[in-house]
Amino acid sequence: MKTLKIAIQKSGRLNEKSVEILKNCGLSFENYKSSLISTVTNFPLEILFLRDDDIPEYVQDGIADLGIVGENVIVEAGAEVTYLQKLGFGKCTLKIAIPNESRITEVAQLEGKAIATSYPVILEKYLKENHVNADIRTISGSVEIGPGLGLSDAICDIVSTGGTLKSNGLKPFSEVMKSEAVLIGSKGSELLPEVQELLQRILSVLRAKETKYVVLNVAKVNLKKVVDLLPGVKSPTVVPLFDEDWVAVHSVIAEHDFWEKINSLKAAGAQGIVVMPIEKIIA
Ligand SMILES: Nc1ncnc2c1ncn2[C@@H]1O[C@H](COP(=O)(O)OP(=O)(O)OP(=O)(O)O)[C@@H](O)[C@H]1O
Ligand SMILES: O=P(O)(O)OC[C@H]1O[C@H](OP(=O)(O)OP(=O)(O)O)[C@H](O)[C@@H]1O
Ligand SMILES: [Mg+2]
Repeated sequence: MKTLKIAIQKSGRLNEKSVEILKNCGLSFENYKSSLISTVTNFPLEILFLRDDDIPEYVQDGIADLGIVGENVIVEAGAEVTYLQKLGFGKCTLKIAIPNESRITEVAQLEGKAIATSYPVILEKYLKENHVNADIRTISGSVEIGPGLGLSDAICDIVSTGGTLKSNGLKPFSEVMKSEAVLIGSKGSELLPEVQELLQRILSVLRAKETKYVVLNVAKVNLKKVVDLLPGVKSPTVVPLFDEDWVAVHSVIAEHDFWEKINSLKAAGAQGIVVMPIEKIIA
C-alpha cells in the first residue's frame, strides 16, 4: 500500500477541525507538538503540519497527496488541484468593506481608490470582472486597520461574524467570494485506492454530522402517521413494546429541520422521544 501524505494547517482557524475530522475517521496519530510530521499508526498516512498558504502548492506539486485548506487560499494561490470534498467548517466570505462614513454605494465608485488586502489575486480578478481600476495594496494581515491609518480607502478581507469590521469602524460593501475548508488532492490522486478509502470515511463522518438518531414510542393507531414523517436510511425500524398497543420506532432525521420534525412527530402522537448523535453512516 502507498503511504499517503496529507497537509493540514499547523495552527490557526482550521487546525482543530482538521485534526478532529481525521480522528473521527478512526485514524490514530499524535497531534502536532514539536514534530511537523505525524505518522498514522492504523492507516498508510502521514500528516504534515504546515502554514495554510503553503498547502495548495504542496498538493499541486505532489509533495502531499491531499490537503485540507480554505477555498480562498487555493484560489489565491492559483493552484491546480482536484477538489475532493467540501468539509463544512471554516465558513467565511471574502468581502470588500468601507469606512462607516464612506459614501461609496456602487462597485464602480471604487475606481482609482486604494484597497488593502491579503488576497490581491482574487481581488484583481473581481475588479477586472467589474471593469474597475483600483490600487491594490497587498498586506499580510490586520487588513482592517488600513483605512484608519490612511493606507487605503477600502479593504478586502475575510468576514465571518462581522465583529472585526465593526470594531474597526468599517461596514461590508460587496461580496467577492464565499469559502469553506475543502479536501483537495493532487491531480490523479482521486484514483488511488487509499484516497478513495479515506474519502469514503470522511463522507461517512460528514453524513453522520448532518443527522440524529431518534427513538420514540407511539401507539399503533398512530404508527402510520409517525412513520410517514420519518425517512430513515431505508425505512424506520419498528420494535414491539410490552404494551401490545404500542411500538418503539428507531430512525434518523436531518439536523437542518430537526425541531420542525420533532414538533410534527409530537403532534402525530410520538412520546418519550430520545435523540442521540450518530458517529458514522456507512453508505
Ligand atoms: N473569521 C473566520 N471565520 C471562519 N473561517 C475563517 C475566519 N478567518 C479565516 N477563516 C478561514 O480559515 C483559514 C485559516 O485562517 P487563519 O486565520 O488561521 O490563517 P493564517 O493566519 O493565514 O494561518 P497560517 O499561520 O497557517 O498562515 C482562512 O484561510 C479561511 O479560509
Ligand atoms: O468577521 P469576524 O468574525 O470578526 O472574522 C474576521 C476576521 O477573522 C480573520 O482573522 P483572524 O481572527 O483569524 O486573525 P488573523 O488574520 O490575524 O489570523 C480575518 O482575517 C478577519 O480579520
Ligand atoms: Mg496563512
